Amino acid sequence: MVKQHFDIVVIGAGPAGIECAKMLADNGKQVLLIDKNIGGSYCFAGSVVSNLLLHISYLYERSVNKASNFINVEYDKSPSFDFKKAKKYIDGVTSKLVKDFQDDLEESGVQIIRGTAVFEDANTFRVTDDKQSFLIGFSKAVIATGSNNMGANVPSTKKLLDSTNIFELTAAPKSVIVVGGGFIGTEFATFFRRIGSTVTIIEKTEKVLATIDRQVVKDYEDQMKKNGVEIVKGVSVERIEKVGNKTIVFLSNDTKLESEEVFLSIGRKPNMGRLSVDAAGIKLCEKGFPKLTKNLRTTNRNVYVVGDCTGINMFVNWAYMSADMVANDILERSKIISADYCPRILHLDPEIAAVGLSEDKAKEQGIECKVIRHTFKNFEKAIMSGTLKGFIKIIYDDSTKKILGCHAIGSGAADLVTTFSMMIQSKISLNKLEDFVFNHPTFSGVLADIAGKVK
Ligand SMILES: Cc1cc2nc3c(=O)[nH]c(=O)nc-3n(C[C@H](O)[C@H](O)[C@H](O)COP(=O)(O)OP(=O)(O)OC[C@H]3O[C@@H](n4cnc5c(N)ncnc54)[C@H](O)[C@@H]3O)c2cc1C
Ligand SMILES: NC(=O)c1ccc[n+]([C@@H]2O[C@H](COP(=O)([O-])OP(=O)(O)OC[C@H]3O[C@@H](n4cnc5c(N)ncnc54)[C@H](O)[C@@H]3O)[C@@H](O)[C@H]2O)c1
Repeated sequence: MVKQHFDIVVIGAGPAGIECAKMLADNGKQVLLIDKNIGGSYCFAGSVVSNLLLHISYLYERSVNKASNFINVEYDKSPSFDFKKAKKYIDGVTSKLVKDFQDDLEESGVQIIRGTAVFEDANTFRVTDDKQSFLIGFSKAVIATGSNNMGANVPSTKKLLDSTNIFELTAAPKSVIVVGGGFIGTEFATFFRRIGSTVTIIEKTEKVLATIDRQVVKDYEDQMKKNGVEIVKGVSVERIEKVGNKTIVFLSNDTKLESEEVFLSIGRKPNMGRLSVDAAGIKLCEKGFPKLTKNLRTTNRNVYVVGDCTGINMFVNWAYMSADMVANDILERSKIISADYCPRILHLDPEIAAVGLSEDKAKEQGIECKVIRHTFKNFEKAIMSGTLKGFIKIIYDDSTKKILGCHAIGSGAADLVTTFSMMIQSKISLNKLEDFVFNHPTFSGVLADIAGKVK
């Protein structure tokens, strides 16, 4: 028997589920949110953990290398990275974020059940909490169950590291092999290098960071090489074995490598498998992604999907954008936002950011595009900050001057890309750049120089 019925039931309390639940409750709907914890993998194993590790490893490296010429530092013992202290610091930040989420949900009047849900039928969930299992009915449901890593694709007799178990480490490993040169792989390679590990990235394709412009990636690879990180491309990891104290990584070219630890980051897939979606008439495609309409409705018209588990994009900005789209659709206020507008940022050495198409992708799509590549070399803010390396590349339609993409590497890359992201979304063409005034001295001041290059 159904215990209670709600207008809307949202499954999963990461940023996508929380945003959607809040918006709907703020607009008068009776909303139930179900998850074991508030905050999602976002808080406990995703963006928050990864960006905080990058931040503190940056501070660690700078202090160990006595990075400033203006500070005298003397150590009586050689410094080491302390995982326990790092975890304590990160837990502090996470608790604050979770508390803010909880307060916001309470203020909006969203009801919460701490548990997990699976579909019982097309309008009902079976919910299991600490004590019992019961049925909850819904008029509309939103799946916001996030994603998990594809670890099972690489057989291993050794427990591999990933973003969920990183704090089981007690000290920086001497050597780490990072399997997969995507977003997570390059970020954790940066983290391990900064805390003193010898790092090798193994990437099965011929290019790391598949969606980032080729020239930006080349610059990144050159920099990583200088930093002592080896990147092996065009070979995949087939299996991993623990032999005594060693870990052996077997590669597709019949060679093997050895390291103390292995970090696995070979992609993520939507958390749909354990929801019994069949019972609700929700169809998945071959890769396990839900079949969706452009307003993110599933094959069950009363059930929507938001965030990572759409399989369309796996970024925090997409979690919020997709939640906004779905909440508006449920409120009968159509709002379709293109996922192509999501800017991306990677806090690597150096920083990388991008929005829209790369030059290769634009050409693949048969677009007659032009490219402006502008280096930071003679740029005042870069000279003042001592960060002369880096460039920005703008890809635009030759006939309309419509901006197709912007990819940048170096300090300030994210802020520069944000400007172009706003121009793309507002459909402002590149030749309008000369009408804007920029602050001085800032990294975005470089845009004034770029304006002069538009032909
Ligand atoms: C290591 C790492 C670093 C990242 N760094 C960045 C970054 O720098 N920038 C960026 O934009 N993105 C980053 N991401 C991606 C970002 O974290 C995700 O895009 C974001 O968390 C997705 O939010 P979500 O709400 O869709 O899912 P999640 O945050 O994963 O939340 C999903 C929730 O659903 C719950 N759930 C699952 N199944 C059920 C069920 N049956 N019943 C009830 N609840 C359920 C889970 O417990 C979880 O709490 C990173 C991801 C990883 C793994
Ligand atoms: N800064 C950010 O915005 C950020 C940071 C981290 C994660 N994320 C999100 O999380 C998603 C998942 O990240 P990810 O790095 O796991 O996936 P990814 O798709 O970005 O990269 C996975 C890489 O692993 C490679 N690979 C797959 N199997 C392999 C094998 N057997 N051997 C060697 N290489 C192999 C793939 O070719 C690919 O390059 C990203 O796509 C992104 O959306 C975003």
